[in-house]
Amino acid sequence: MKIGKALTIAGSDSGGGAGIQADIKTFQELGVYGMSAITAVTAQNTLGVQGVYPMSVEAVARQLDSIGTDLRPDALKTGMLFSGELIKAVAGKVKQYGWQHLVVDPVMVAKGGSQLLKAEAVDTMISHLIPLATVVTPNIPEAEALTGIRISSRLDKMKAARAICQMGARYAVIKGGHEEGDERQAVDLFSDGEWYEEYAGPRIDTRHTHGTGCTFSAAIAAELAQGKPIREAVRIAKAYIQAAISHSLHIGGGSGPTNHWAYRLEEREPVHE
Ligand SMILES: Nc1ncnc2c1ncn2[C@@H]1O[C@H](COP(=O)(O)OP(=O)(O)O)[C@@H](O)[C@H]1O
Ligand SMILES: Cc1ncc(COP(=O)(O)O)c(N)n1
Repeated sequence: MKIGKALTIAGSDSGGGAGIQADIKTFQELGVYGMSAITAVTAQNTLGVQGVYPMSVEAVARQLDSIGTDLRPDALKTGMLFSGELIKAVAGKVKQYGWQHLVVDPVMVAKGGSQLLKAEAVDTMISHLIPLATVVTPNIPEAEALTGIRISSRLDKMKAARAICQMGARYAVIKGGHEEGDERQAVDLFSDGEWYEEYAGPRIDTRHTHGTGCTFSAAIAAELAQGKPIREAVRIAKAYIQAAISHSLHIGGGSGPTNHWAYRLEEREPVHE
């Protein structure tokens, strides 16, 4: 049997709920071999981000060379990239090694408000990375920052998705976790820029959502690494994050992490709420 291999290029979360740690856990749970290139180390827990320590361009490039000259990922995702110079380095390596099936999670701000991408780096993300993406997965504030479109309706989400596809991405998913006004459902809008499809699930009333976006994009990458078509990958990722939030972990004093092994438990024996 072919072994699917997935790579995450992202920041480390010492608290284990987001970033590289969330991605590797997700890869493992979904049955692919996980690899990582660390762009920044964060001192972080459920209460917030206490420190951000970016890696040098050289350190990131060398990690990607080590992977590119030996292991060959079947799919990859990016998360926290911190600066324009790191975005350019990552985009250059993706092109150099011809890596396909790139999921770009345009991480900008942590849920507690800490900046994980310099504001001036947004333009570099648009010009250098998004054109290489199979799919871009912004939350609503990130979609607004990328497109300049203020999102307060389904139509606005459609416009933002189209704008991201016009930047050169094959597909966009505008995630609905931050959407105001729908207390019953969390609805993600998927598009290729021309047609649209919604992936909806019951909205769970919890503050323990640390790492939801990282986990969702990692799950898409894991499924792409196993050769799934994009819509199937997004459908599975939505089910995976739904389970992970339904059984999120009440650990630490703040916003707790999602439960990366919940999907596996639900598959074995349905958990009744
Ligand atoms: N309270 C919630 N209940 C159910 N699903 C949620 C909830 N919050 C977020 N999600 C889902 O989690 C995924 C990540 O969304 P979101 O929280 O918007 O991203 P981010 O972590 O990047 O801010 C999406 O699939 C979204 O629909
Ligand atoms: C290192 C790192 N990367 C990303 C996030 C975003 O987390 P979320 O998935 O909750 O938006 C984070 N808090 N820390």
